[in-house]
Amino acid sequence: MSEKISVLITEEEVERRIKEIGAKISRDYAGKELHLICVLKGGVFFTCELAKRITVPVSLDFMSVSSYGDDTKSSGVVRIVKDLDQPLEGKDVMIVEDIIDSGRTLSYLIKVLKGRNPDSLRLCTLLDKPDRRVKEVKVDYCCFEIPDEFVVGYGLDYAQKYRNLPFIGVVESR
Ligand SMILES: O=P(O)(O)OC[C@H]1O[C@H](OP(=O)(O)OP(=O)(O)O)[C@H](O)[C@@H]1O
Ligand code: HPA
Repeated sequence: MSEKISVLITEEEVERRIKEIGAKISRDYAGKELHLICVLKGGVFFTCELAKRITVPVSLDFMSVSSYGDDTKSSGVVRIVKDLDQPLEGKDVMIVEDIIDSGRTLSYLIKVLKGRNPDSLRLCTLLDKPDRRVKEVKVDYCCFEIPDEFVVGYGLDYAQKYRNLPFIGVVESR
C-alpha cells in the first residue's frame, strides 16, 4: 500500500538551508578539522549533503542505535547496534542526525560519546520537533523546526520506505 504524502519542505528549500548551515559550520570551525558522526540510517542523506558544504577538513564515522523493539520505543532504552570505528579522543566531533523527536536517542548518544573524551562535541540536525521533547537535548545547529507531524524523505522513513524522497513530506494517511 502506498501512502499519501504532501510536501512540507521543498527540495530547493532543504538544499538552500543545508548550504547555509554548512557555511556557518565552516566559519565556526575555521582552522580546525571536524569529525562527523552519521547516525544510521536516517542521517545518511543529510550527512552527505552537509559534508559537501563544509570547507574545513572533514572525517566521517558511522553509528547505528536502536530502541529495544517498537513497543518499548517510548521506554527510552537505546542500544548501540553498530559502534564507531574510530576513537574520539582529541577530536572536534559533531553528531549529524535527521530528526530529534522525543530526544531520547540523542540524549543517550551524547552521554555515551562525551564519555569518550572528544575535544568538543556538538549536534547538528536536519529537523527538530521541539513539541515532542521528553528529554532535553542541546541542539547546536538545526536546519528546520517542524510541527508535530510524522515526516518522511531525506533519510526519514515510514516502515522503511520514502527515505529516498528529495524533499520533506508529511504522511497524510497512515
Ligand atoms: O528523538 P527520538 O524520539 O529518539 O527520535 C529520533 C530518532 O528516531 C529516528 O531513528 P530511527 O530509530 O527511526 O532509526 P532510523 O534512522 O534507522 O530510521 C531518527 O533518525 C532519530 O535517530
Ligand atoms: O517524524 C518522523 N518520521 C520518521 N522517523 C521519525 N523518527 C522520529 N520522528 C520521526
